[in-house]
Amino acid sequence: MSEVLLEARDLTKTYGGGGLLSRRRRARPALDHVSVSVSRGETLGLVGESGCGKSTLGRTLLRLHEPDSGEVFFEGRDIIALSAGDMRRLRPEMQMVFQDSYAALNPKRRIGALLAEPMRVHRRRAGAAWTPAEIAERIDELLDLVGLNRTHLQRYAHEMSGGQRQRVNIARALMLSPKLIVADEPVSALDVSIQAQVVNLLVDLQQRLGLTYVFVSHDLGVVRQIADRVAVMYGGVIVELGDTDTVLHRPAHPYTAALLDAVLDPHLPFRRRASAPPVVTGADSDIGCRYAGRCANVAPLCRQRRPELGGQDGRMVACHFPLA
Ligand SMILES: Nc1ncnc2c1ncn2[C@@H]1O[C@H](COP(=O)(O)OP(=O)(O)OP(=O)(O)O)[C@@H](O)[C@H]1O
Repeated sequence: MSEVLLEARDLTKTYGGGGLLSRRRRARPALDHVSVSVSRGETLGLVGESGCGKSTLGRTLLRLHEPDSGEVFFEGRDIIALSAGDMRRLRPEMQMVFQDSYAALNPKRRIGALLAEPMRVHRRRAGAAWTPAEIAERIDELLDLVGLNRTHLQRYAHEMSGGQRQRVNIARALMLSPKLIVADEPVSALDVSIQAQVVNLLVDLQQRLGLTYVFVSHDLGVVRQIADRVAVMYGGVIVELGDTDTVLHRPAHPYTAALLDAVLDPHLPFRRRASAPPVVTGADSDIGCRYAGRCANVAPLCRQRRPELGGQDGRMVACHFPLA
């Protein structure tokens, strides 16, 4: 049985506050009682159409967003309950890589300075004794690991390609030897040929460094390549969870099946089809299954009672009438 590194329990997040005002206005939570765990060394893919809550979950797992309620255990400690100081000390262990490689890098600083920054900032905060030589050595190591060379250190972000910038972002995220990386659409903004290189790099880094990934993506093709397990999200909840091959070859939730049907051409990025899902028969339900209004298999029970995520052997589905 593999060891759990990260476990989220019953996370709820409503933007604009989960308080009285938003309840009166019936603000829909971006996360609605989400529970999920990630084992050490595995990659969990988070998929679903735009607005389903993938990024919110990814950020809340790192406590970059505060949940309204719920817990996130990292190596057994609930990070939501940590003081700001304890959270800062833990921060190096859990890092994020964003979609927009350019926005994540200060355009006025050279790549060398940007790579040194995480170690310098951490040294200031923690009083750890890293000398400039140690920082330079670590930068050298990271350049080798991500496939960049010394000449890149003198450049600015705008002098690099999107793929090179994303390699810089990955190197920055790795400077302090994290255990967990949440990657939010890390290859979505890149050309398809470069996407494959960066995905291969992430896989290679995972094997060498024993990293654990939460990988957020619209693109089922990319998720198929990298994820051991996949969580399918719809309307702020996980509707299906299981190992990637099983979920993508034998979907149990009608929404997962619809997502897969939408990707008719394996070369077509999923996000271009996600805004036009194949089954749309009504609005999301507030009482029963959220997907009832769009589901081809809807039955009266689906409009009366919300299905819980449940199952066996790690295969979970939130549907009264699963397909598999
Ligand atoms: N900062 C914010 N303020 C208010 N609402 C937000 C904010 N961020 C996200 N939301 C809302 O929360 C819901 C979930 O958004 P989230 O970005 O987590 O979804 P997503 O699946 O990652 O979508 P995308 O792929 O488009 O980023 C959406 O309804 C979105 O409009």
